[in-house]
Amino acid sequence: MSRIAIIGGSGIYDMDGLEDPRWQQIETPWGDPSDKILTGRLGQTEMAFLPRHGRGHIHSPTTVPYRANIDALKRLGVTDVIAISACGSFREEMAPGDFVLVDQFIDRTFAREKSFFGTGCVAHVSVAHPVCERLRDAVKASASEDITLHDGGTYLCMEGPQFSTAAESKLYRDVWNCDVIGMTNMPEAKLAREAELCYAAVAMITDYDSWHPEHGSVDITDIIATLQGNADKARALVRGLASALEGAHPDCPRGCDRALEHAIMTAPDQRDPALVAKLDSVAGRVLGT
Ligand SMILES: CSC[C@H]1O[C@H](OP(=O)(O)O)[C@H](O)[C@@H]1O
Ligand SMILES: Nc1ncnc2[nH]cnc12
Repeated sequence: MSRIAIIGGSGIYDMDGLEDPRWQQIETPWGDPSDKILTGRLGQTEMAFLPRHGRGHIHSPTTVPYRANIDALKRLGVTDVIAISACGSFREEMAPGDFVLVDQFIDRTFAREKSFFGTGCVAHVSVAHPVCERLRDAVKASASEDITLHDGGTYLCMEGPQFSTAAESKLYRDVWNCDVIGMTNMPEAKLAREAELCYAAVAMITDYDSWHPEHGSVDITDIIATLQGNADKARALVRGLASALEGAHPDCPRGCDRALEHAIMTAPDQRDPALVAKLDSVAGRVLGT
């Protein structure tokens, strides 16, 4: 069966309307997730909700425990992850209040653990297409008419926590051709792929970053006001998604659920038993643990 996880970004710390709601503390070999995980059902669909920064916004983009979060979701039987995130826009037509269904990333983060694998169990998965097309289609199909949804966009993931300088903003927009900017979808998307989870990213535009001649520079007060305005739309989107993804989980046509099939390079007799043990949930399918 499918189990859908929503990772809620800035401004999204709870999920209403669940049947049998339960906040569960999940232990992982990678430490504690950002918070307890809320599980329950929307209609027939098993759901899990994780506030990325924790309730009360405890974790900065750099200190979000990305590995523990993805491991914990996998441990709960999650099959599909929808990440909802606040983002700045590099495009006039992608206005604050709009949603963007991201399909590519540029990863500019440098102070985060980016893989479950390492010395003693090396793996190389493909992230050429980091977003699951089937999930993107489901989001498109579930978006109500009051959401302006842009289909496709490149998300620049910066380290933060400071916003970009005006020069960086122009570089990302004019030279690198990025569409939106945030601080959290990497390494989250890469780790989801390593854990063989389908992943889709919904960017909620909150500002024009710092390139726009008429909008000045990004301001946190404006961001929070836009986020509050968007929360209902995000909730409606999640309800629609739950019914669109109801039922048995199909084999992923893009192979997200088989990403590790030929990815592990380390010879079985050279693998570090301690690391292999930590990988029980993420890679148990291929490691046979
Ligand atoms: C509140 S502005 C900056 C903050 O918001 C975004 O968080 P998230 O991606 O979790 O919605 C951005 O990445 C920064 O962490
Ligand atoms: N302009 C911006 N840059 C980085 N992260 C953001 N989150 C929301 N707006 C942002």
